[in-house]
Amino acid sequence: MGLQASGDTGVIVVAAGRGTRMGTVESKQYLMLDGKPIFIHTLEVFHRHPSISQIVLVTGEQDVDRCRSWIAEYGMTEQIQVIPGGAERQHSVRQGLLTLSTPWVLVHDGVRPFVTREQITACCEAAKAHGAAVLAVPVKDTIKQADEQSWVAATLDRRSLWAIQTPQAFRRDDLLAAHERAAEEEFVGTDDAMLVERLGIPVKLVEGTYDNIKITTPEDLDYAEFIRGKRLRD
Ligand SMILES: Nc1ccn([C@@H]2O[C@H](COP(=O)(O)OP(=O)(O)OP(=O)(O)O)[C@@H](O)[C@H]2O)c(=O)n1
Ligand SMILES: C[C@](O)(CO)[C@H](O)COP(=O)(O)O
Repeated sequence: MGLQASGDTGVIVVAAGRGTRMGTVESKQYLMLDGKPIFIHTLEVFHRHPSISQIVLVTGEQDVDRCRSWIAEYGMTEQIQVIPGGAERQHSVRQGLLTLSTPWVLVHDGVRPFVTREQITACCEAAKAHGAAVLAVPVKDTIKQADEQSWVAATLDRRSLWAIQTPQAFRRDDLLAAHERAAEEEFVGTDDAMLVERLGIPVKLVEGTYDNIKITTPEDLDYAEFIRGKRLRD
């Protein structure tokens, strides 16, 4: 793959967060997993994918240079654009969107390194068939809604509940319109599908796997090492 490669799908890998919930001095996307920064593991999956023709890594302004150096160290220099992000994940995605030029766009968290080639393919195919698609897994726990005093207000029917992951795939024009609408209305969502849903565009769920974790809190690091080890053994 490369910037010049033909292909209609690009990916925005967002990695401009501070990792507050992880609580480490170094932002979590730069922590080492099996000797390699987490975000490099993530980039490598997309870099190897035959359908991905453009990759934009969105990172903190202060981290652009060192990300470029890491990318060079892992042999991906010519293929990946690195740009600064914004204050919220949504703002970082928007910056990525303004840089990507492909008609189909995937958005993926830099801290979800275990996404597979097959999952990326399934998400792209579902988006092209249905207009928009997100990877997700059925919720395994019983989920209750609570009031502000921590009393149970309702027990939700988990047969209709899915935990949403990335990648999420859209027509670039739809996602851009969704971000513009959200900015006008000062709406901030926790994923991109939410913004597209607000335009009335249906979003298809693509069943993924529970190990496509987002590394968020310290215990996720141990689980990530376990998943990595298992992948290497299998
Ligand atoms: N302004 C932001 C905030 C988040 N992200 C990215 O969005 C992904 C998912 O976000 P999350 O796990 O919430 O990361 P952080 O914002 O870094 O974590 P926290 O909320 O704990 O601070 C991460 O890859 C993160 O780097 C981003 O690009 N720009
Ligand atoms: C996009 C996402 O990863 C889907 O699970 C998630 O919503 C990001 O949310 P966070 O609040 O940044 O963890």
